[in-house]
Amino acid sequence: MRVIGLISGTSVDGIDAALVEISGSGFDLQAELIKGATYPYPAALQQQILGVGEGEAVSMPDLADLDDRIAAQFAQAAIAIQAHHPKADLIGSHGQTVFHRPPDRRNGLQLGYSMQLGRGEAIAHLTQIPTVSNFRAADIALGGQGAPLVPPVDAALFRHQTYDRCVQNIGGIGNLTYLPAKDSERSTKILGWDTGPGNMLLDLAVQHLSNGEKTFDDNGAWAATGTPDRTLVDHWLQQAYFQAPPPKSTGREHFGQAYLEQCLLDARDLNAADLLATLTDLTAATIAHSYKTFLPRLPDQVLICGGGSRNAYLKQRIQTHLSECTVLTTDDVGLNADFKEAIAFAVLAYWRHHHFPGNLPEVTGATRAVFLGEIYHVP
Ligand SMILES: Nc1ncnc2c1ncn2[C@@H]1O[C@H](COP(=O)(O)OP(=O)(O)OP(=O)(O)O)[C@@H](O)[C@H]1O
Ligand SMILES: CC(=O)N[C@H]1[C@@H]2OC[C@@H](O2)[C@@H](O)[C@@H]1O[C@H](C)C(=O)O
Repeated sequence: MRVIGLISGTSVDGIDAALVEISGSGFDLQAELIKGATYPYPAALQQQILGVGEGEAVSMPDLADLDDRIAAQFAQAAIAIQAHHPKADLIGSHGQTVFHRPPDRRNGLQLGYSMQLGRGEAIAHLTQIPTVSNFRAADIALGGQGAPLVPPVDAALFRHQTYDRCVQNIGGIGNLTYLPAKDSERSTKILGWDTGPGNMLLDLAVQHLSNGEKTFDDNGAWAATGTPDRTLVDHWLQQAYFQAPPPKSTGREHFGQAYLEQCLLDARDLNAADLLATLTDLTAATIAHSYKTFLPRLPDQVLICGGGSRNAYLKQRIQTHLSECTVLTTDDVGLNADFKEAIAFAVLAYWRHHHFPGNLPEVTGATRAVFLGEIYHVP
């Protein structure tokens, strides 16, 4: 079956689209990437999404308009990725997260709330391809975090016979999937959660330090000229999110502009390069801390994916913090690190289409496994 996976993540850098040929069933499946491409948002739309994501007020008519403009961009991405190919059978569209609040039972919030814009019915209408969207809602209705959803797909694509692996996505936010070896005689439980900031703080800091001239630290070259302040990183690591046990998930609400401003205050004595090195080290240290604190044992291999896999300095810092593990990218084991999440939403749509539950309750905290996503047929 030919499926298009679409996602724009918390970095809001554009829509990742993957055209994928999928066969098999359940965890026993093959997913071959035929084409992957990123379609940037128009600058004004990107700014508006970032504003809403940072908590700016928006009226209902403006929200409806934003939803449909995002859906139109997603539909265009789907149409573009399948140009020169036979028409796809199905679209799995994650949409654009603009708000994510996990359940918080101690404060009376029994159910989480997560909002992805770019409604599936509009995408089905514009592309004339059946579309699955709103993947997080069913898990949340069962008391789950609604995130991360990619771990079962990682299990299908990356579980190794003899090596314990972690797949570490580093997008705006970082999240891991722990995959014990199939032959393991010890624990066999797949685990996963959000480790904390990925590139989000780095992007915001680079924009601040370059007065808007740069949007990200290409290959970590700027940070690599500085030295991380380990005392500050250790101090930040004591924060509640990093110390809290899984299940847990987070977003721009927690690690956005306001968080950066506190970091800037704490790091006011550092020069620009040292600040970037310190923030990069924070991302690496939160990943290592999470593994050392909450996994039954460290994995043999860490497979990095997402935009952070293109940051050599960050990768080097992760290897330093996890010297016991071999740090690779998913490219090294045959799956494109830039499009893994888009591929994952194609797989989740395929599972929905074939009535296979898409969440892992041990990851999200939901009370049981459930079908993920709403199917919109061609109107
Ligand atoms: N060559 C590069 N060097 C350094 N960083 C890079 C490079 N390419 C991409 N990035 C970083 O990766 C980010 C985008 O990553 P990605 O597309 O995986 O995020 P996302 O999908 O939006 O996030 P999430 O997984 O949290 O939903 C960019 O904002 C940038 O910080
Ligand atoms: C609410 C939301 O959009 N969460 C994203 C975000 O980006 C990375 C991390 O935080 C992860 O939890 C999730 O995305 C991936 C696709 C997931 O659900 O697995």
